[in-house]
Amino acid sequence: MAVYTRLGAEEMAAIVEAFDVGALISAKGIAEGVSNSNWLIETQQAEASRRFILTVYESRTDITELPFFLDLLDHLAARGCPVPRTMHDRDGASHRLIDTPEGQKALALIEYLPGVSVSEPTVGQARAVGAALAQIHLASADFPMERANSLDLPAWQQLLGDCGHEGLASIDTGLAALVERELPTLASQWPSDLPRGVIHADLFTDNVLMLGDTVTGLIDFYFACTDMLAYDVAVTHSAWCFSNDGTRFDAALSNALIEGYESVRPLSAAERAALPVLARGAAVRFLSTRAYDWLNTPEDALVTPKDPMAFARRLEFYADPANHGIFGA
Ligand SMILES: Nc1ncnc2c1ncn2[C@@H]1O[C@H](COP(=O)(O)OP(=O)(O)O)[C@@H](O)[C@H]1O
Ligand SMILES: N[C@@H](CCOP(=O)(O)O)C(=O)O
Repeated sequence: MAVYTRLGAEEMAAIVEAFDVGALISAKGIAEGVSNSNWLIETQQAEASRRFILTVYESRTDITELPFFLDLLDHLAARGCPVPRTMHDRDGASHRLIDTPEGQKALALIEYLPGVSVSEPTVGQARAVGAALAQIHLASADFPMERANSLDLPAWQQLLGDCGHEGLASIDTGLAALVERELPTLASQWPSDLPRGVIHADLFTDNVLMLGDTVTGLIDFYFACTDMLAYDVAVTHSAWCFSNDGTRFDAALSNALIEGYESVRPLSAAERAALPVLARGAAVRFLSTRAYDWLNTPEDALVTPKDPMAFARRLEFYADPANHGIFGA
């Protein structure tokens, strides 16, 4: 579940009243998600009923970074990308602060977008997601803010180092050896001269809303940052082109995702050549946070940690030279 902050009816009505979006009709906690607290809000304004997502940011989101994330949504939405707009309050602010028993927290009211997250994507959906990813890469080219990627190669090294040889071995007997082989390879081969821009950096199926083959919403931009655009393609590839547990690669989804991306933004020869190593990096990125959470989440926590081995299997796949041709010549 993901409603960590308790808000009474009066508090909720006062929060909504600070925005010019009509009177509060209902507020329902949203079970999906792990990082922040979310509610589906319904209001009545004149004759119209309206829907929004209220997000209260919990400790994993740094409040000082909210202007980057929220201004980015408005920037992309203004350029026709399928991302939610942020509602600005009566003073024009994109987020507000509230006092809670756990201290001061920030909140934002975001446009509700229709659609559902797919669990078993089709080829048509993979193509559409590739195209939507390229669309945000192009549309953010003139976004004026920058944010460093806080989950870059040094951060993966740190997280996996914190897990320790023993910790990794307790997850799986082969995991420490895999990590000790991959980290130096990535450090020596990680590209530094590819086109950069704003990337989503976490475009998993649960962060894409779809109706049929149409992308109706790209959400959860809270890992967005400035990095190599092709790395975002690799992240999305690792998320969309395998069975959940990482045991089965789907070549048709892979081809469709890359084709969809290139229908909007063709990859350069250098970007294409770098995709195998970028995909290995993407697999290590999710392996590192999952392994860390696996070892450090208390047993009575509200969230169940995600399986690190699902990304260890992807890593083995991407590292195998027999599979480097999946991204084309
Ligand atoms: N703009 C939106 N429109 C519709 N549903 C949304 C929107 N934003 C979030 N949601 C819903 O809330 C859930 C959790 O949001 P998300 O941002 O992924 O949370 P977290 O950062 O905690 O993972 C999503 O799975 C989706 O069901
Ligand atoms: N996509 C990541 C986890 C990040 O969680 P999110 O709910 O904020 O997208 C993973 O699968 O490890």
